[in-house]
Amino acid sequence: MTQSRLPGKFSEIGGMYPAHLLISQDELTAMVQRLGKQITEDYCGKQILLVSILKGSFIFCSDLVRAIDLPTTVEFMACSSYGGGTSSSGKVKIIKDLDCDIKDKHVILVEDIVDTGLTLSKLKEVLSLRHPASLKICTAFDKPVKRKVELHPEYVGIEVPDEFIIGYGLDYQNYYRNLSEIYAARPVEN
Ligand SMILES: O=P(O)(O)OC[C@H]1O[C@H](OP(=O)(O)OP(=O)(O)O)[C@H](O)[C@@H]1O
Ligand SMILES: Nc1nc2[nH]cnc2c(=O)[nH]1
Repeated sequence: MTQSRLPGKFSEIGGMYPAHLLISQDELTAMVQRLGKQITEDYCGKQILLVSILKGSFIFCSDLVRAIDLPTTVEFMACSSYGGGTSSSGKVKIIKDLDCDIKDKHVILVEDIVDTGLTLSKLKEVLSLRHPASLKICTAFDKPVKRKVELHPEYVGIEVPDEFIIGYGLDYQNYYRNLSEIYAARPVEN
């Protein structure tokens, strides 16, 4: 089988394909359980609001919320800065804002990945003006080598190398979100 004829959800898209397994399903499960336990301990006795940043975090957030043993609500926001490619445009746009008031709430922003940090630093700035009781960040993956702004998420699942990763909600051109593990996306060699 050549690289360009991979079957089903592993098929080549736009000259890229899931070339190299980086993080297995078992590692993802362990990561989610660890973060859920930590959040449950840190917010003991409180109610929390998870804000899932679409689209990438929808799978992570759906696993994380079930690993948290606290009264928890979930809301959604959508941002865009990548425009379908593998590098940030640097321009963060809020495409969908929250439908609820976050004043006096304990808010945790749930992301799939922090890369340059531009998306989350913009979101933190916007949401802090709404006076939440607290505002923290929980990210499944962190790529600190690509950081362009100072940003230190309070909860980090797994640190990843300088690779464009796909799977478990993360896309290339909106595909590959349905891969159950994390892969490094690489160009197909002819
Ligand atoms: O730290 P940064 O360099 O800002 O990158 C992180 C952002 O990039 C991805 O979103 P993307 O714009 O690809 O949208 P998506 O979640 O809809 O795929 C990811 O979900 C983060 O929101
Ligand atoms: N799919 C995907 N989206 C990103 N957004 C910022 N970094 C990445 C990455 O490595 N993979």
